[in-house]
Amino acid sequence: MAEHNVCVELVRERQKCTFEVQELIHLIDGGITATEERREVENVVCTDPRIKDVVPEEYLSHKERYENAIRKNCILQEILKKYTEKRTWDNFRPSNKYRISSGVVKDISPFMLHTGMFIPTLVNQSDDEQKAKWVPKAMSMEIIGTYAQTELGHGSFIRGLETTATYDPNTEEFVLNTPNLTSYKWWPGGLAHTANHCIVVAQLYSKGQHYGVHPFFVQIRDIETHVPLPGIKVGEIGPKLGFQTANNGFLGFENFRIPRRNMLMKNAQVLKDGTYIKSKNDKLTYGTMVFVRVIILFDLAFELSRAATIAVRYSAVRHQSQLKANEPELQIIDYVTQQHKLFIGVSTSHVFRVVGLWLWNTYVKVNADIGKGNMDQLPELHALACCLKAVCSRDAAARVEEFRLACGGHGFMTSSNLPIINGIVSASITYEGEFSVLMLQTARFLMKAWNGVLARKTLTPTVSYLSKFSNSDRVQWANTTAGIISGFQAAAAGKTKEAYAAIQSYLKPGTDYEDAWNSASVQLVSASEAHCRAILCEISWSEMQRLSKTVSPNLGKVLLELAELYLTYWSLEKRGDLLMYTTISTADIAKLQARYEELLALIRPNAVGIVDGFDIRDEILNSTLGAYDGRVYERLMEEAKKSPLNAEPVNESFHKYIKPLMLKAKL
Ligand SMILES: CCCCC/C=C/C(=O)SCCNC(=O)CCNC(=O)[C@H](O)C(C)(C)COP(=O)(O)OP(=O)(O)OC[C@H]1O[C@@H](n2cnc3c(N)ncnc32)[C@H](O)[C@@H]1OP(=O)(O)O
Ligand SMILES: Cc1cc2nc3c(=O)[nH]c(=O)nc-3n(C[C@H](O)[C@H](O)[C@H](O)COP(=O)(O)OP(=O)(O)OC[C@H]3O[C@@H](n4cnc5c(N)ncnc54)[C@H](O)[C@@H]3O)c2cc1C
Repeated sequence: MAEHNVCVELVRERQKCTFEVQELIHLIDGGITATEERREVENVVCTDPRIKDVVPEEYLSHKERYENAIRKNCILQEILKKYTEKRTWDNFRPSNKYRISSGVVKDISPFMLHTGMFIPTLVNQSDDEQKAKWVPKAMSMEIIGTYAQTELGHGSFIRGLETTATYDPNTEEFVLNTPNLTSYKWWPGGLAHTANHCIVVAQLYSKGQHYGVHPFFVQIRDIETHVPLPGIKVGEIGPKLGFQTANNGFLGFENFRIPRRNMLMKNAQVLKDGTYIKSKNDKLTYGTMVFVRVIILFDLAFELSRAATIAVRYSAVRHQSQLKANEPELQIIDYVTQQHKLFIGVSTSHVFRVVGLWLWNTYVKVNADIGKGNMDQLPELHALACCLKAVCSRDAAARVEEFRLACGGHGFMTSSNLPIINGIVSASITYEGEFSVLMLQTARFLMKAWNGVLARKTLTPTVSYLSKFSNSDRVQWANTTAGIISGFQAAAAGKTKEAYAAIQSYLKPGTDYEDAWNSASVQLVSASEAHCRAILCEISWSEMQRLSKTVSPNLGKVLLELAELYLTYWSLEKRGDLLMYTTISTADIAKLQARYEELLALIRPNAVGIVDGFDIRDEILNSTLGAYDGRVYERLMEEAKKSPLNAEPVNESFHKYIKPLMLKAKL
């Protein structure tokens, strides 16, 4: 990027940096070629004049904003398609597709569910013949789809969904119905006016028997006219806290018929005569959710890196208050409280990325085994994906909010982009499995694992540490990274044991296990969180250590500082747990605090270099506060001038309302 016009603060910060920013960029991308390919596509998309907004999207009406998002995302799809045809896009990761769409519209793409869930469900849940028929059409966008599972009355409890798919052997069709108001599909992205197809998750009935929820491939609009097909009621659900351009919709069916072969039949099948062939495992129907929960970690890492880039650059540019009399006002990044707000978010982005890659590799391996008929590791994968998705989305939302607060008043401006990123990240705590619901899924796994501990069984890899801490003794504390990881494992084991004991204590004669579970559920969620934190600490530390050995010593040192900051920050946050479950002393905590402050000081000179290492173009940052050149004040003023209210010096409401009010006051 050109250095001219860059504000003096950022020039100085970049001169201070002790490592090669390009090396960090390549590490994050996964190699030089991957960086080059990503940059090439980003350059084509972001410099396309059709992508640039004359009026910022937040000033558009709800309808115009959607139409603009569709127009620009169609251009994006055209460009991406051209690149796909030109070469094999193995290096252009799905996370890059999410990233680039942020350079097209500030909010969410109406096609997000097409790429994020419709195609993955077709790929993973159709049989070979169905795949050959549907996947190429979906990939080329000849058909556009979404994933319609949630209903007005049910989201978390999938078994409670009410939409029915009843098999009619006479015509070899399923008849779809929405029996009640609460059975309307509600929320699917792109469903309202974008998609012409969707995956519908519905209760299957055949030969008078109920077989539970199954996925169906359903066309909802005419391909030529886009008019909803007879028997389909579809529309938009209205404005939300965020996701304004996601085009979330509702959908109802009235005796709507689809061919038998439109049931996705990789796992379960309905034969022509209505005979039902059971899946090897019922939970394979939930496979797309596991996939998306895994992928979400990459999206969260990216959103955190965007917010971090904005807040760190702004903090280097912004001066406020004097630390010492007669000295210039300080760059706010030099206040240690500011570093405390910023650097944990920067480090968390790296932690999510490396843990995300580890989780992805686990997913690929388990999925390959499932393909060979071995389901043994599915429960562990499900438990991992649930707690990591839940904890990481909560943490990401907290960090983005902290970044916004770190930018003071200007962080509250939509033009900073922090409020929009905030809305996007907050949504992820709810969608794809609400926080507590997913945490309790992991708790089920932990309770089974604790049963295993008591029965002296060999546990699966990610919970095997529980056996080490099964007695009541507090674990010996050591002020080292290994000691911290062991401390988190001890806390997780202690909480798992207590939650298990709490269930037992609630299990008085006449009490059902489910009621005892509900009574103990606050402790169960706490155990899940501790387990997840132990995983985040252990995996991120080992991965960052491994990566640090693959790069130059200067960059390696920075990676380790970031990873250690994460461990130290959370040790201090969770000092209460560590005091309960380890022999940590107040003197040890004081040492941790001192090390934490030392790490803030070590990271400080490289802070701008580290966020430059995320390599996020200005068009993708979309922020008055975070641009590469740091021209914050010029940009704030330029953007303010775009307000439609500034188009005329006197607004007509003055003559209509204010003036009469003033005149009346005079009388
Ligand atoms: C690209 C990004 C797009 C983002 C846009 C957003 C899209 C969406 O939000 S789509 C809709 C997503 N919806 C959800 O995520 C709903 C959340 N609810 C569930 O996943 C489930 O209903 C449940 C897991 C909360 C409960 O399912 P249920 O069938 O009631 O299961 P039980 O609690 O009775 O548990 C039975 C048994 O099954 C195991 N299990 C549950 N889910 C899975 C799974 N996905 N994979 C593997 N195994 C699973 C569960 O652990 C239980 O095991 P046992 O303890 O051994 O009995
Ligand atoms: C922005 C956005 C996009 C979405 N996109 C899609 C989409 O494309 N397709 C789609 O199908 N869906 C989509 N959804 C729906 C989403 O998956 C659901 O909102 C989510 O699964 C939660 O379900 P719910 O809204 O019914 O909440 P509820 O299940 O009603 O939960 C409400 C509260 O009850 C608590 N609760 C519920 N069950 C339990 C339990 N068993 N134990 C303890 N507490 C419980 C929860 O913790 C929560 O606090 C989207 C949602 C949002 C916000």
